[in-house]
Amino acid sequence: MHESTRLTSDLLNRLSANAGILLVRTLWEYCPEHMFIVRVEGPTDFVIEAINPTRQAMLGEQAAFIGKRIEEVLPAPMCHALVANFIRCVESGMPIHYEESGAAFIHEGIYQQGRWQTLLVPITHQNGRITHLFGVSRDLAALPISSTVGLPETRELERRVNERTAELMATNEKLAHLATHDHLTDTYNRRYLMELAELELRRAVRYEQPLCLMMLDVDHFKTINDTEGHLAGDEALRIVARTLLASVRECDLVGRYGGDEFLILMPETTAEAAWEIADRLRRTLAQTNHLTISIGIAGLLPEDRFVVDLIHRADKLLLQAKRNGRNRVECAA
Ligand SMILES: Nc1nc2c(ncn2[C@@H]2O[C@H](COP(=O)(O)OP(=O)(O)OP(=O)(O)O)[C@@H](O)[C@H]2O)c(=O)[nH]1
Repeated sequence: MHESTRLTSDLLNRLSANAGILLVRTLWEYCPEHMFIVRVEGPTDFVIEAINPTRQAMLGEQAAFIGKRIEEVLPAPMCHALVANFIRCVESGMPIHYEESGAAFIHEGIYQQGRWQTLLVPITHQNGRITHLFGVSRDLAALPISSTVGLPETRELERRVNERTAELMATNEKLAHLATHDHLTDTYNRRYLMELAELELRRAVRYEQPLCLMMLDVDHFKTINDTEGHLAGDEALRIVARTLLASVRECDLVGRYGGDEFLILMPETTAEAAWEIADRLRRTLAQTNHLTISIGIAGLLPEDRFVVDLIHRADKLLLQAKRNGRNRVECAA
């Protein structure tokens, strides 16, 4: 295998579930190519399940396509060619490439001539059955026409389009960051943390791996606000967040749960290991910033179904740490 291909696949293999999901989501949201997912209902039966924003922008109303069979949305000749490719992909069980041309549906019976180059990848369920096909289509009509490529006005237009695209992507990235992060501490916000945590929990249950949830709260934080002011309180929260982010692994999820409370979800971590990490965190903050924290740690139990199950136990243990004098860690496997 080519060295760079091997390195890339190693890197992809090492991605945690949340990093992998983020990567796929980012590609799905921002990739300028057309993407779609088709559900395999039978040997010749295919239903459109999802269309990415680039394709939505071309097709107009997304809702009109989702849940429809291919033959309901495409004119007959194009539909037959497409379904033949879907069948070829399912039968071979391998990614395939194909080119297609024909009328592309615009809206209400209006079609426009189009030409596409598509990569189709089968998605296999754990039981070995191909349940979906994932397609990435390049609109060949949208590629620069070779005879105009060298013209100065074409180059200027291309430069402006690229500049605008880069600006839009940067804005989208900022918006995505704002929607998923806490504005004060730049850790994950509660909603996004819970979303990622549910995925990690399902992964841990499926692969029977340990998982720990740490809930921590700054001791006497109200006094910092009352004696030094709210800005000093804000800065203390930022210090705690920076220390947490610097102390945990890349695959750990750090988020602000609310006020002066933070959560850390630690995949593939036993309660003993989590206790060590928590106690090191506690000592680091106390020594370097004179801030003390109390921590409750809950380990995954076989009966746990949702992240709140772990949160309830970690919260109780945090309360216990406060009652037992603060600046300490309480843990349950
Ligand atoms: N500066 C600042 N304060 C906040 C923020 N969010 C919540 N708080 C304050 O954080 C304090 C939380 O206090 P508690 O955790 O209830 O109590 P505590 O003083 O930390 O006492 P113990 O937790 O029992 O040790 C409250 O006074 C809130 O007003 C914030 O974003 N910035």
